Amino acid sequence: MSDDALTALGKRARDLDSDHASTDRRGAFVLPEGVIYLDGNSLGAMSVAARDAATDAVTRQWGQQLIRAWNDSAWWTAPERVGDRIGELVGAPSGTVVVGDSTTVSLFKALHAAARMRPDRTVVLTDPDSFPTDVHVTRGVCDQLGLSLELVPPGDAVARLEGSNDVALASYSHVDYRTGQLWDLAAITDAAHATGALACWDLCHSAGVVEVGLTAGGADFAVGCGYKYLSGGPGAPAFLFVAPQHLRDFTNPILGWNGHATPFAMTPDHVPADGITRARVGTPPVLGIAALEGALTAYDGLDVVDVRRRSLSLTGFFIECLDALGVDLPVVTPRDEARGSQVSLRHPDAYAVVQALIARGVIGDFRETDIVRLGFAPLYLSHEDALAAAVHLRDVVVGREFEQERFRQRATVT
Ligand SMILES: Cc1ncc(COP(=O)(O)O)c(C=O)c1O
Ligand SMILES: Nc1c(O)cccc1C(=O)C[C@H](N)C(=O)O
Repeated sequence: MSDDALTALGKRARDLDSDHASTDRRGAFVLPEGVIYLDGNSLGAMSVAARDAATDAVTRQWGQQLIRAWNDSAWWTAPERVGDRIGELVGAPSGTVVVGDSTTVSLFKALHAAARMRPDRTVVLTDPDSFPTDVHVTRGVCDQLGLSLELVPPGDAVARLEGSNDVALASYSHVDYRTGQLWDLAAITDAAHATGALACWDLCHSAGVVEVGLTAGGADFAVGCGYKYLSGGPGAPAFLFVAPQHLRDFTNPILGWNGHATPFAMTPDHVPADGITRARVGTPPVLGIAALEGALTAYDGLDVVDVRRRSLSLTGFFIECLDALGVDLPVVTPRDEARGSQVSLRHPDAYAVVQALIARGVIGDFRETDIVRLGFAPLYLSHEDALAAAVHLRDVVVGREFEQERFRQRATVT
């Protein structure tokens, strides 16, 4: 590429950054110098507010208020309060979202409760290429309840559902963790409902970056991570959504005292609490919830519609840069708007390519078997970052820098 063409791309990047200035929250985050962080879809970056909220929860609330903090700092009601804030980001009404357990446990609760709402049905559908925990949990629930697990890709789900009468539940990821493909939540949910089935959605890769529209799409249940785009920190609690019409019949498969109507009555019988509180189990991870609550303030004053526009612009511009720079790795992520906030590329030496990028300060990740996965967390990445990352990727590929990394032993966590 000529110097002039690169200069033109640089100008376009600055123009796009100025068009999207209203959604720039870079100043709210702490990122190391010299790093372009393209892994916010695995572990979101730390914000000043998350750090301060965690510090306050430890030093003042725990340190000084001690046990009084359950009331004085509203620890007890934090799962529902923070759930409501996430609900605003994913289009769910107040009182339908709770935070607390991991995504895996939340998914178990949702699927188990949902399957039991369709006792006359025998089949649960999920995507064979889902993030593995989703397949494992779905299989486990089917085994426990005597149901059949059918592995049907999301692209075939509507056809499988049409005219059927055996499906209890369709459980899918909104955005594919590997390819970044965005699936049509409303279309699959509608197809499930048309046959009397329910629909559960994993929003790990869409919450905070896509207009999820749980109510608008008619979703029955949903779960999602707190530590990816929402930037709640490592191991941040997940969230669980139960649509209002299902709250009354929602039977938590883990009957704990936090989901009890009167937990401090200390009675041995289990009376489920009203509303989403019945989806709680045990003592919530207060410090993690505090960090997550702080992190969510990055969305204050923002509309997810605008965040989504910025995300599409960033990923679209990155692909445009790859094309212009002649980086000819196949782009696995849809080029149209049916994508989340990542760009995944194929390379036979994908692991080595990612290591070579990391050596240059561009942090992405590798996914089996041959995927270079680059996440664009819109709140703290710019179009200038996207261009710089594309130039680094070109240099790694054209300069065959990955060859030096080829024999590197794989890290435990990739
Ligand atoms: C789609 C999806 N579901 C679930 C998880 C993880 O669940 P957990 O938070 O329980 O580790 C991930 C990532 O780890 C994911 O990408
Ligand atoms: N949860 C993770 C972890 O504890 C360690 C490393 C990575 C993760 C992830 O979240 C991976 C992520 N779900 C993915 O999409 O690949």
